[in-house]
Amino acid sequence: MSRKFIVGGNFKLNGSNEFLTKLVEDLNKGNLDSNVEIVVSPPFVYLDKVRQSIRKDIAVAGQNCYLKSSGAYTGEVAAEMLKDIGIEWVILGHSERREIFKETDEEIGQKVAHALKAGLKVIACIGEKLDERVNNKTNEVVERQLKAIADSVSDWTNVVIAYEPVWAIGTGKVATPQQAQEVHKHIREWLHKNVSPNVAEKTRIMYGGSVNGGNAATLSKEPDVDGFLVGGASLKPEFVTICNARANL
Ligand SMILES: O=C(CO)COP(=O)(O)O
Repeated sequence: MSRKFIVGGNFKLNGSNEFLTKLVEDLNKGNLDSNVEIVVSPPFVYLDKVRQSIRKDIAVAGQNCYLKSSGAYTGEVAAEMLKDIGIEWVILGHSERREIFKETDEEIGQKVAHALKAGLKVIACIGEKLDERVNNKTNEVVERQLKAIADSVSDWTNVVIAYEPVWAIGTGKVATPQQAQEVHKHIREWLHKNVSPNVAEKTRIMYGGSVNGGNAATLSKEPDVDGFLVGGASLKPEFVTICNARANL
């Protein structure tokens, strides 16, 4: 069975009114492969503006949300609020949330459960750090993170996994197609064994970490690479090239 290719642009803490107006204008004019699902994720304060102005075949994602619906949680945003303003997706468990903001596997699991319950689709991120890879811990780390997510999911329809090796994020050091394929295959096998063959077959696994217009096409040829989660290059015109990595336009 074929899984629909999906490309996400994670803008992280970047952008301004002026910058995002131009970026949206360019994407709206872009010649994008209609067989690819595209999701862009600006910072919270620009979500509504981007949602209102971007073409309707591009979806919009929050970069995070909290595990409660409302209450005394200063500075947080609820999944229900994202839904309320027409946002369809949320990215959860990004390594920057894990490392800088100390989010734990357990908390990420709770966020995934809450976001799905609120009706959002979730891009759930996992990935090992450099020392973990060097010490042959990649599979162990990815399995641990995946288990915390899987324990929170009963229906996988609205879940996409993003494999983002931390050593490849923002470093210019992209995983080789073989390295990406090896871990993606392992993730799929884990899902097969621990969730179900059907979920393993259907769940899309995106790769993230220094994807750019030059390396996307080769990575996209790997059988278990079902898309990309793009950071830096999603702020540049080459994002269109990445979205079209599998297309013959
Ligand atoms: O973290 C990423 C996407 O979520 C990847 O970032 P870069 O593409 O900038 O390496």
